[in-house]
Amino acid sequence: MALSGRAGPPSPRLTRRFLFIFTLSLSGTYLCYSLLRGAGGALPGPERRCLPARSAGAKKLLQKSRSCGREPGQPAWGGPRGAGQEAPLAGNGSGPGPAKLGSRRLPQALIVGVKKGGTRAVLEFIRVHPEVRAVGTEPHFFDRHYERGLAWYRSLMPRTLSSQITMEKTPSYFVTKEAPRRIFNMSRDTKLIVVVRNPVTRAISDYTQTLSKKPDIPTFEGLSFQNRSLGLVDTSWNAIRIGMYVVHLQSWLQYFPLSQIHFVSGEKLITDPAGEMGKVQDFLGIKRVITDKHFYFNKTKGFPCLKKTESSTFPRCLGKSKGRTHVQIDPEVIEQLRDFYRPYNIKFYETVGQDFRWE
Ligand SMILES: Nc1ncnc2c1ncn2[C@@H]1O[C@H](COP(=O)(O)OS(=O)(=O)O)[C@@H](OP(=O)(O)O)[C@H]1O
Repeated sequence: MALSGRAGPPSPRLTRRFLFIFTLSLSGTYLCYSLLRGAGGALPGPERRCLPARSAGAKKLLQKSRSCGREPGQPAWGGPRGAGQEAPLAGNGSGPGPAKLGSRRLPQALIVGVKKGGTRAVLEFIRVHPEVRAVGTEPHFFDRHYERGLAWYRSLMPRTLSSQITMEKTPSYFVTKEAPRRIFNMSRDTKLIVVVRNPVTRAISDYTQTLSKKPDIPTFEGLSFQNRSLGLVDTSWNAIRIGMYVVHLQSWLQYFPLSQIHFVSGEKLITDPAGEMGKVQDFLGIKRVITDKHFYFNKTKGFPCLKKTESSTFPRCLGKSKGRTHVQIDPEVIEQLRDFYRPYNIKFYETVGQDFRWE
């Protein structure tokens, strides 16, 4: 009878099928749970806290993640960096301190140049000062991202108390025609810092950096001259053009008085970091807190390093891309470039009232 068959106990075949489906769905649920847990996705609690940045990608993610307590543009220290990314020593504002105190303000002081002059060193040294807070990465607002507006720019800044100075550094500003006017329009009181270095060494440093990213570029000699036997230097090549400091300075002097621009010697920054940083602090109108006691000479690196940073009590040197071994250049080419830069250098010394002794 069909009816009695339905009401009776399930057949062993039906039981096996039920057990099979049940086990399958249980495994599926467990698999989903494990995946979510591994990705740190849906789980509340400690699994979602910040992981150390192990790659450039991870670092970018950390920068964006507000839940990690980092300010925008304040990457964590450590881990390899991708091409073009800089190596801030300390995530100023990223430490366990009162990250939510103060407000984001437009910078009152900028390190505007020059590329390969020692700008990273100045920024990392000055941000040790308790009255200074700085953006770790280069915002490139006044050259590349100006159309994004001041509100966007301000959102990149760390929170500061009213007694603190907000700073950023973007070395390409110095050679950007529109930068002086744009910065003046933001605030005519902006203090400007320019780290300058022997233009020939600077050009070689610049070329060494480019070569490390693009090994197929022509030789330094080939790029430097339009006609080498005639001693005709190619001023359209950026690595050469940037070093004509006095030319670029003219655009800045149309908007800012010389008293509002401070020049740091890139050479002295290496031989006497405390001395150069003392002058920077005076220029910014803050107490000389950063002194000899903050530096030690690291023999392996061959450069002065910080005994401790703003967010760490451990000694820190700048990253591998700072203080590279330069490409060997024919001494005759160096001599030709020295001759080329001499009149520009002399005019520059006269204009700023400082002799940088690049002979
Ligand atoms: N303390 C310390 N440690 C390491 N490096 C130091 C330091 N002080 C100054 N320098 C010099 O800084 C040069 C790099 O300059 P920048 O930071 O301006 O480069 S960049 O434009 O931001 O790429 C870098 O240039 P290279 O030596 O050619 O690599 C250094 O000479």
